[in-house]
Amino acid sequence: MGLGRVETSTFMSDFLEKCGGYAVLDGGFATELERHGADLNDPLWSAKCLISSPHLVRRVHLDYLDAGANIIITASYQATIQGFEAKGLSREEGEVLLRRSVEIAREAREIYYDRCTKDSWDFVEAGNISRRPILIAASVGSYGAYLADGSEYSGKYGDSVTLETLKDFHRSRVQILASAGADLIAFETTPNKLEAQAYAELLEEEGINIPAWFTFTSNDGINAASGDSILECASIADSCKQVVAVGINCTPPRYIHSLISHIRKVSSKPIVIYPNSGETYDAVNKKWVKSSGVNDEDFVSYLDKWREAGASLFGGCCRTTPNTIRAISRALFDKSNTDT
Ligand SMILES: C[S+](C)CC[C@H](N)C(=O)O
Ligand SMILES: N[C@@H](CCS)C(=O)O
Ligand SMILES: [Zn+2]
Repeated sequence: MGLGRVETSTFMSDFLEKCGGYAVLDGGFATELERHGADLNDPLWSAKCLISSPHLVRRVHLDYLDAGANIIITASYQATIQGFEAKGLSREEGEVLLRRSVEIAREAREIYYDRCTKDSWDFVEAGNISRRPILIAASVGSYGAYLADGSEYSGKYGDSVTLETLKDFHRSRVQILASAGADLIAFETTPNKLEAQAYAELLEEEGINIPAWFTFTSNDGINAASGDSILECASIADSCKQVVAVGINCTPPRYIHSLISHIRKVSSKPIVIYPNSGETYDAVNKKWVKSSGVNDEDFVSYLDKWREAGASLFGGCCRTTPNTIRAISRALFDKSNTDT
């Protein structure tokens, strides 16, 4: 935002304090786009809507703000210059779309704040208007997301993909998103430690002046999706001074408690978790297979255990909805009231 380097050491603790100790993230972004009628059977997946239906992108952000989110994540998960070029767009057009993903989220935040000011009420505290703190996190999906074959859940990129490949792949998108007005970068659905190392080095080499979080996927509650130890993955995040939170996303709720406990062993940074519903992704048909998913009530029933294990930022990933986020928000809000 041209305001110079953000003070990362206190960024997240200050934000969490303003939120009342815990923060609520949004839920499945693509899931909610589909609920509004978007067809995401495309190599760009949800990023397709940046081209075809930006109004829906804004609408989904607003749905999650209405549900109580303190952090909304941009539609750039599968938006890459390389992916846009494969669709026939120019590099410049790709850059515009990446920036637009942040602008749309910022517009949604402004609309939400304007509405709240007009309706005022839950924002009036002791005679002062206090606005719910809201951050915009710019999504950077993993290389596996760009491959569009579900390999963000396997992390097996093959021997030809090196640290340098990954750094080169992510470099321009990270630079563009960091200068587009986001508050932080969400490096999400990361399946292996090589990619975490690439992110850490990029943040440093490019002098990225906004903070970041790294979240990993897992298929077993002990390791990242690739089989790399979650301890090693979280240690890489912990060593990077621009990382203000580390955690897990798009992973079944049943694995989350164990993963939080492992992460806590190697990092004292805030832990962020936004699990999926527990269903399985069919990457060939680009559809979720309804099998072992949990409903919103079950999802929220895990919250206490996740808080006890040490997490402080909570949301949902694929197949969770504004109802999930509303339930999380209520559960945290009621809890923090009874705790004090
Ligand atoms: C987080 S997954 C469900 C995203 C979609 C995947 N990268 C694909 O293109 O099939
Ligand atoms: N922010 C992305 C993550 C997909 S795993 C989404 O919610 O669609
Ligand atoms: Zn997901």
